[in-house]
Amino acid sequence: MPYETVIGLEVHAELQTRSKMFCACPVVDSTRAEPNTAVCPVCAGMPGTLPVVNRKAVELALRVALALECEIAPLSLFARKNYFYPDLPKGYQISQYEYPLAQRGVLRIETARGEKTVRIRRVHLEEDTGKLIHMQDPDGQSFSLVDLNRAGVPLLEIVSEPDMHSLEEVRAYATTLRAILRRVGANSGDMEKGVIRFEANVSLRPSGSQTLGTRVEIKNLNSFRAMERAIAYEIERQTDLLQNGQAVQQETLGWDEAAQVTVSQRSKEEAHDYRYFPEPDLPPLVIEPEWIEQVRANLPELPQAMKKRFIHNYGLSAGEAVLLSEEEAVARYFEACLEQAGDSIAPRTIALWITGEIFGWLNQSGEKFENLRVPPAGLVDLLRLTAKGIINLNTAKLVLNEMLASGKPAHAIIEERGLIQLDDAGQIADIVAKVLAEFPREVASYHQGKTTVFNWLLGQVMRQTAGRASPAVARAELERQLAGSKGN
Ligand SMILES: Nc1ncnc2c1ncn2[C@@H]1O[C@H](COP(=O)(O)OP(=O)(O)OP(=O)(O)O)[C@@H](O)[C@H]1O
Ligand SMILES: [Mg+2]
Repeated sequence: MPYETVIGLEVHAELQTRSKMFCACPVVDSTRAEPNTAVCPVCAGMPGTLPVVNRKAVELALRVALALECEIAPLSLFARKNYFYPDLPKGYQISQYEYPLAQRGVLRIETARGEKTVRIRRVHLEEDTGKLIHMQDPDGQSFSLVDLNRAGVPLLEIVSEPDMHSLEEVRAYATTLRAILRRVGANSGDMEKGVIRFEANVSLRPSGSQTLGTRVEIKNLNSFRAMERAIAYEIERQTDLLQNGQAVQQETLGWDEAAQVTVSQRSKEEAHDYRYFPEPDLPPLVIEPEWIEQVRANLPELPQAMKKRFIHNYGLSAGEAVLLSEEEAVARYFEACLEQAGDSIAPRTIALWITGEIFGWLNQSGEKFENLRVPPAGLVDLLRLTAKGIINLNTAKLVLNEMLASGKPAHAIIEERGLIQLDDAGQIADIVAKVLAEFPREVASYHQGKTTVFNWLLGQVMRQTAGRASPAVARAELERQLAGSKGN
C-alpha cells in the first residue's frame, strides 16, 4: 500500500538580544565564552530571585510572528514547565503553554510544484537551558560539566501544523523560516552555533487518508542535514513497519549522528508530565495594539515579497529570485548593481552573473558573500565592457574571476593582460587561414559531413588569439573560408 508522509516541525530559535530573557546577564557566544561567566542568581535559579521580562525579546518575537502573519494575543501567559535535568537549574523552564503569544500564521514556501502554504500553529516565548559537556577522565570514568551561560537566553518556539509531506518541503520550510528570522533581525541564522534547533514530528498514513497516523517526535536536530537524514530514516523505518503489518509506536526519539539512526528516548506511556502551571512570578504579558502596529510598520521587506517583486519587475525566474532574495546582503548587492547599470544592462543579465559566476566562485573559494571584493559598480563596469564588445564573454568570465580573487578593477586586468577583444576582420581572417592550413585533415572531415569539427576549428582560432577574438567575427570568417575551401 502506498503511504503519504506527514511532517510537522517545531523550531527553536534564540533571539538576538543583548541580555537574557528574564535577567540582565549578557547573551554571549556559547561556542567562545568562558563557561559560567554570564550567570546571575536569577538564571542560576537561586531561591528568592524574581524574573523580569526582556522587552526587546518580546519585540523580536512580535516581528517574527507578524512576518508569519500570525494573530497576536492581546494577553498571553508564562507558565512553568517542570522537569529535572542538570542543565535546568530552576527545575522548571519558563515557557508559554495554554496562552501563547501568537497563533494561526502561515509560511509560504517555494517547491518544484510551485508555491505552497504551511500553516503555523503557534509562536511562543520561552528560555533556553544551560549546556552539558560530557567528558571522560583518564581512568575512563565519564562525567559531565555544566555551563549556564546559555541558561535563560530568550528562545522563540515556532510550531507548524502537520502540513509538510516531503523532505523537499521540510527543507524549503526550514530555509525560508531561517531567512525570515534573519531578515527581521531576530536570529543570526548561524546554525553551527546552535542558535536554531529543530524537532521533527513524523508519521505515515495510507495515501488519500485524511486522518493522521501515529507520530514520533525526533528531538534536538541541530542542522538541516541532521534533520533531513533523521526524517528520511524515519520514513523508511515506518514504511517497513507498516508494510510488515506492524504498528508505529508513539515515542520520542533522538538522532544518533555517528550511527545515522534514530534511537528511542521515551515512549508514550512514560511520557513526561510537565505539570505546567501559570508562572506566579510574572504578570500576564499584555501587548497593546499600538505596539503591534508600530512593529508591523517597521518590518523590512520580507524575502518572499522581495522574491515576487524580483520576478515581477525584473523578469527573473522563481529560482533566480529566491537565490537573490534569501540573503539580505545579496539582495542589496543585486539592487545596487541595477541602480548602477540604469538602462545599460538588463536586470536578468546582472542576475545571471551574480547567481552563476559570482556564486560559483564563492562556492569554489569558500569565501563569504559579505567579503566580496568586487563592488556593484565593478561588476557593472565589467558588464558594460562586455556589452560594448571591448572584451568577449569568455574573457569577461576570466576577468571577473581575477577581479574576485584580487579585487582589481576590470579595466586594469584587461590592460595588464592585453585582453581587449580582437574584432579586426582582416586580422581574424589571417588567423583562420593559418588554422585551416595547419589542420587539412580536420577540414577534410568537416567537408565529409562531420559538422562537429567546426567548433573544434573555432576553438583553434580562439586559442591562436588567446581567447580574444570576437566569437561572432571568428565564426563568420571560419564559415566563409570553409565554404570557400570546399572541393579543394
Ligand atoms: N500525526 C502527526 N504527524 C506528524 N506531525 C504531527 C502529527 N501530529 C502532530 N504533529 C506535529 O507535531 C508538532 C507538535 O505537536 P503537539 O502540539 O501535539 O505538541 P507536543 O509535541 O505534544 O508537545 P511538546 O513538543 O511541547 O512536548 C506540531 O508541529 C504538529 O504539526
Ligand atoms: Mg513536540
